[in-house]
Amino acid sequence: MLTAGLPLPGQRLTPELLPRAAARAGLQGRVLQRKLEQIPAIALPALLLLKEGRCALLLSWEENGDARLLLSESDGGEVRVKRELLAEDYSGQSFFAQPQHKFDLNHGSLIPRVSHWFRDTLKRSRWLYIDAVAASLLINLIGLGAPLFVMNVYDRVVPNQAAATLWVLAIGISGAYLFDLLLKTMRGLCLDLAGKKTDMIISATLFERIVGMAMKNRPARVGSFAQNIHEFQSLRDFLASLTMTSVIDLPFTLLILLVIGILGGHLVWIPVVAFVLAMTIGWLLQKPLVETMDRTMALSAERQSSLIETLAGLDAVKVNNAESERQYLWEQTIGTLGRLELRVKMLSSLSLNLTLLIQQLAGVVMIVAGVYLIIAGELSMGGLIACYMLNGRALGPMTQLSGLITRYQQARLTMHSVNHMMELPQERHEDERPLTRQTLQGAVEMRQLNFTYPNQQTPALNNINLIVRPGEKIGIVGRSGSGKSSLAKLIVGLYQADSGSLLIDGVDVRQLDVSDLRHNIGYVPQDIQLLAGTLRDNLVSGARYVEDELVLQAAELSGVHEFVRLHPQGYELQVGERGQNLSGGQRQNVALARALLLDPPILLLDEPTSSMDNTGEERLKQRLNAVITNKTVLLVTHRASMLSLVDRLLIVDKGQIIADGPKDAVMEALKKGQISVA
Ligand SMILES: Nc1ncnc2c1ncn2[C@@H]1O[C@H](COP(=O)(O)OP(=O)(O)OP(=O)(O)O)[C@@H](O)[C@H]1O
Repeated sequence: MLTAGLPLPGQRLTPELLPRAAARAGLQGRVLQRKLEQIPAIALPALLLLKEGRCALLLSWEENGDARLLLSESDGGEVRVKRELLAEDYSGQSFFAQPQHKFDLNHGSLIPRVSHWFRDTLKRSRWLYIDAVAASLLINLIGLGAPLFVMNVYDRVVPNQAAATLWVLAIGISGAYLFDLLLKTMRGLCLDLAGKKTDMIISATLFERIVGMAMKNRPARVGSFAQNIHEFQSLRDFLASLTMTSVIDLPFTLLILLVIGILGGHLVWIPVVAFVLAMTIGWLLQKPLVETMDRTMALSAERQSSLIETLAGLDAVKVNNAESERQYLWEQTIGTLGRLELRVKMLSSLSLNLTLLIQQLAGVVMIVAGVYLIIAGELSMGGLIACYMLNGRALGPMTQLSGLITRYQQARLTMHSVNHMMELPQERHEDERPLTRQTLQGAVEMRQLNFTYPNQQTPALNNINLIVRPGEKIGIVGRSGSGKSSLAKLIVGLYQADSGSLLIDGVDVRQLDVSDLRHNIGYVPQDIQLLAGTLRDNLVSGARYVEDELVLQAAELSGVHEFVRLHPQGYELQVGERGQNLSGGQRQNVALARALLLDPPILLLDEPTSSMDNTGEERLKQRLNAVITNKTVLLVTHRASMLSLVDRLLIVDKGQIIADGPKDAVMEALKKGQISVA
């Protein structure tokens, strides 16, 4: 099974194919060149590749330096071999592997991660940008060729009727233009590549920050958040080739001005004044432009939110007859947005058109002033034409710059929101080294634990003290909104306590790696959200390395197999967005299967049968009974029948545990009215 489908040369597994075969066993690993003495005990077991295509599994080093081995040709027993003897047979290469489930965000990605998203990302493409700047330098130098060519033709070739010189110049300038074409193509390619690279790195980093964010900072409105991510497009545009070209071109304006100064003397003041004038206009129009853009962005986010919420809650909109209400809200938003967008367009085209006008007027002034200089004998005819052409070239980037200002402002606003997203507090902190606990015993303890949801006044959990021993089966009951689900969410690490502590196996949960924690907890949330894809995708989500046999076992236990068995598509059944193609009860079956898949020591079930019928629930209870023997079970439920699974009962009210004890005793006290639920 490990080698099935691999391109095996001569039916033998080669070192190159080892990682691929290992991946099928849920391992990730690499073949490395290592001397025997460079293989530390901590990296064991490792597969040593021996000479003549043989191999041996190095289990450990003995104190005297001997190796404990499993040899490929032996019948499975362990052997001890002296290090020197092993060294003679060892090819120098070993295969080191570790379980794939140690989910490491920075591992195995094709896209590098950066510490400062913008600066470092640009830095990664610096050579591409340097190449583009170098190409720009040459392109701009070639750009000086045309005016100089025309000037020489007017001043030297025409008066002397020097046809030979004309041809030399023409061939020269044509050659330069061909080179120019090559350079421009190269520059475009460099900038496109840099843009693509930047885009990929920022997008990947952004997504990583989003999925890694602490739940406490989850955006209040998904739609506006998604819109902000979408706005990232404008930053991408800003960094895209055309814009960057004009930024690169700008410094060369100085060079062109220098040439105008050399050829036309005081004529250089005309483009200088035009430039200052255009910049002043651009600067004056900035304030209203930024204000309008700011409002436009906020309103686009609002529009997106409204759209997403309406789509997601279409049933509710319809059954409540709220269509016209939503329609009105929508029309109001797009109406205002349309007006604002028009204003942004007007302001930016006003800025562009005024800049163009200044450029054209500068040309006229240049000709008029130039003619006076020619009359005074201070400038040649060719000189004037060259200056006129150079004036156009110098002021060209200025027009682009005015368009750039709009884009820059858009990009700046986007930068601001991307920055905010990049700084979202994360679940994992890079500077913290959490404890690695592959398997937990299942003890849970809460000490004076308090928790309030963000932006809420009343605490969801108030001074909770609880000790759960490994293997205990506890039912948690209480009125709606009493804090039962919140208790579960804290245990699974979705939220952190504001004060007090939560210990798992005697260790503060903040010291444990969240993926280890969740690996050890099978959690069925109250509100089950499946991901679009096949049923199988959902069953093995986050644990794709699990063998089919175990998947089937979990499916049978949870009751998934019961409804899949009869379906023509079987486990390839598409569950639809958020699992909407399945019934509520079926979704619960799927979530339960996923929770049981890795055989975790802790089961945290938040009303796992609330949407099931009595028969389904009864069958599930029987199957669960068989597997929970050694597990710690915390079962939140409103159904009395489910309590047969537990032997201890907690009653939660207003965020506090008001009763805790053996199930029968607590039930009895409840009946007698000794426990009062406010
Ligand atoms: N994401 C949230 N943001 C803000 N407040 C929340 C959030 N989730 C729950 N709450 C509040 O916390 C309190 C406890 O909610 P919790 O979901 O833990 O109750 P519960 O006992 O599980 O209720 P139910 O039996 O209805 O599921 C409630 O007052 C609720 O309004």
